[in-house]
Amino acid sequence: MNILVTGAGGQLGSELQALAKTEANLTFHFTDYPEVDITNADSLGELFKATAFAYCINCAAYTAVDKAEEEKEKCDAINVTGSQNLADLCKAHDVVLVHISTDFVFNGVTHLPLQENDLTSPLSHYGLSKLNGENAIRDTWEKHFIFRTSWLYSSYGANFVKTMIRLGETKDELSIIADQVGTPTYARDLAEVIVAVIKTKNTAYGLYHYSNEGVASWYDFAAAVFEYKSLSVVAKPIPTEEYPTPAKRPHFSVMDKTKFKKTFGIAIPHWRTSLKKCLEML
Ligand SMILES: NC(=O)C1=CN([C@@H]2O[C@H](COP(=O)(O)OP(=O)(O)OC[C@H]3O[C@@H](n4cnc5c(N)ncnc54)[C@H](OP(=O)(O)O)[C@@H]3O)[C@@H](O)[C@H]2O)C=CC1
Ligand SMILES: Cc1cn([C@H]2C[C@H](O)[C@@H](COP(=O)(O)OP(=O)(O)O[C@H]3O[C@@H](C)C(=O)[C@@H](O)[C@H]3O)O2)c(=O)[nH]c1=O
Repeated sequence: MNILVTGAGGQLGSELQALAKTEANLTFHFTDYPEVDITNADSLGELFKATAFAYCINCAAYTAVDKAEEEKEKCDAINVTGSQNLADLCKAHDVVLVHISTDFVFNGVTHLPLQENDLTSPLSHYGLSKLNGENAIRDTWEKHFIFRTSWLYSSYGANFVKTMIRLGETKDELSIIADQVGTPTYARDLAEVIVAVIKTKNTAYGLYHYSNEGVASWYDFAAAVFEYKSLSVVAKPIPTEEYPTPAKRPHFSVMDKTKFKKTFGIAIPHWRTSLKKCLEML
């Protein structure tokens, strides 16, 4: 079974590449920018013509949340037009599209875990572009899985965990926002979910919330990294106002994963368990 992976050099794509080594029955075609650019419909079209893919896993995205506020066109080209291009080609060639979205589609004013059909109202341009990307796929091609996930980290690429380790090794004290609450997710766990769904040829297409289990603030997350890495840096909890950023982020974006668990029957690890696993890989 041929599987196209776009944006394969990012965190999630790299985890899929690592997993692929143990999946002899799946033929992955890993691609990344600039060789395969999801904003270029013509060259993508050639790729889809050359190989009969059963699945396309779109790991390509614009993920620089703050920079997106000033690079709106670039962000939209990748997160909206790129998603539309893939949906069009998947429809034309009958390919199942697996796409990833974000907790940042929500504004975070609630304190109840967010369900798939809860109202979306992004606070940032990145969040808006990801929502528009979801809608483009949903409106174009029925055979899709969209997994909304949150706070991804991995031993590959750049992420909050690696930033905390780097800063924690050089600073005595770090101020970390404690009033933004969500759930960290190990990209390896999400990669395993995607492979499991593909291997079982599951056809329960649609939108699913998937993160690790549990709840954390960025402060809790950083404090856990410092504890597990035995770093002596002091984490100081601060309110959002004391760490101004160009993009607004939701105060609460914990997602309800009931639909995912009922549909796929896949157990979800707690974020602390997965964080320890990832730190062992680093
Ligand atoms: N990171 C996070 O915390 C979260 C991420 N998500 C979503 O999960 C998915 C995977 O995220 P993650 O692995 O962290 O993302 P990364 O930013 O690590 O990787 C994105 C990849 O896409 C590539 N890319 C950028 N532009 C294009 C393009 N035009 N054509 C093809 N590839 C391109 C990047 O290449 P290059 O490096 O050269 O730009 C990079 O390899 C994304 O959809 C993201 O929105 C959801 C929630 C949380
Ligand atoms: C570095 C640093 C960050 N922070 C805060 C800022 C921010 O609110 C929070 C996380 O910062 P980051 O910029 O690392 O992470 P951020 O880019 O906001 O992470 C988001 O990325 C996108 C792609 C998603 O889809 C989201 O799910 C989420 O993972 O931590 C501190 O409070 N202190 C610090 O020293």
